Amino acid sequence: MQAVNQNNAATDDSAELKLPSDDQATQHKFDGKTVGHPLSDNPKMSMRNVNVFYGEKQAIFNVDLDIAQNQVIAMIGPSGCGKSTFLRCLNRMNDTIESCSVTGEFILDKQDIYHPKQDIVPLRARVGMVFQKPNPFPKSIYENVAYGPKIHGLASRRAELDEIVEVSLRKAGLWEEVKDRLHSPGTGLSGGQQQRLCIARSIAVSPEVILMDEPCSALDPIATAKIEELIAELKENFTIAIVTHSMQQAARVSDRTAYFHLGKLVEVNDTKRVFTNPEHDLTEAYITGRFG
Ligand SMILES: Nc1ncnc2c1ncn2[C@@H]1O[C@H](COP(=O)(O)OP(=O)(O)OP(=O)(O)O)[C@@H](O)[C@H]1O
Repeated sequence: MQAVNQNNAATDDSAELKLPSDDQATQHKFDGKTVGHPLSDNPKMSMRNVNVFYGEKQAIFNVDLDIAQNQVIAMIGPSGCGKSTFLRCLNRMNDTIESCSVTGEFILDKQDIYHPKQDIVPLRARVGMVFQKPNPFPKSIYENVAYGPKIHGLASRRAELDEIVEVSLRKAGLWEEVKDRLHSPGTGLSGGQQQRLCIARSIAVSPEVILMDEPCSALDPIATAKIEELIAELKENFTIAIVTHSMQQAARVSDRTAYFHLGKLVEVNDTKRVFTNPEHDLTEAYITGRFG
C-alpha cells in the first residue's frame, strides 16, 4: 500500500519516508552477543563485562574484548557509538571526567589496571595515548621527547637521554627531518610532523600499548600516509589500538577490527574478514555505507 502525502497525492517518495531506516530495521536483530572473535589466544589486554556511564547515560554496554599482543586493532562505528569512550578506559583517561563511571575488568598482562592501588602515572607510561589533534608541549622538539623519560627517571646521564630522544624520533620516522633543529619549538613543525613528534613522545617512555584516537583526522593525505606506514612499523614493538572514522584506514593498518554500534560491540574479526565478509548485518550496513 502506498502512503499518502499531505495533499492526498500518493507518491513513491512518501512511501519510502514511512519505512524504518536500515539502521532501525537492523538494530532489532542485535541480541547483545558480539559475533566473530572478540577474544584472543595471545592477549596483551583483556576487558570483560565493561559498562561505562556518563551520569545516568550509559555509553558502553557489557563489552568483552581482548587486544592481542603486537597487533593493531581498529575500533570503528558510527559517530557516538562509544569507540573513544572505550579507548579512553584502556589507560584510565576517563578518570578525568567527573561524571564518568566505569565498571568491569581491565587486565594488562594479568594486572588489574583499575585496582585501587594502581598508580595512574606508570599506567599511562605503559599505555600511551596519541590524540586526534597533535598536542606538542610548548617546548623544543628535544624537550618534548625528553620530558617523559626525565620524569620517569629513565635516564641518569645526558648521553642516555640524548639516545632515547634520537631512538624515539627515529622510530617515529621524524629524526631525519628534525635532527638539525632539535632545539626549535615543537609547535613550529607541520601538523603531520607534530603528530609524529607526539608519537615519539609516547614511544620515549617505552610503552607496551599505544592508543590512538583518530590520529590522522587533522592531517592531509601525505601526512596520513606517513602515520599509517609508521603504525605498521610500530606494531613490531608495541600493541596498538586505533579509533578511526576511516574504514579505508582501518582496512589498511589493522589486523583486527571491532565494530561498535550504540555502545555495544557488535562484531570483532580479522580486518579482512570484516571488510569482505562481515558476519553481522549491522556491520555490513555500516561498511557498505548504509548508515553512519
Ligand atoms: N564527557 C562526556 N560527557 C557526557 N557524555 C559523553 C561524554 N563523552 C562522550 N559522551 C557520550 O557518550 C557516547 C559515546 O561517545 P564517544 O565520544 O565515545 O563516541 P565515538 O564513537 O567515539 O564518537 P565520535 O566518532 O563522534 O567521536 C555519546 O552519546 C556521547 O555523547
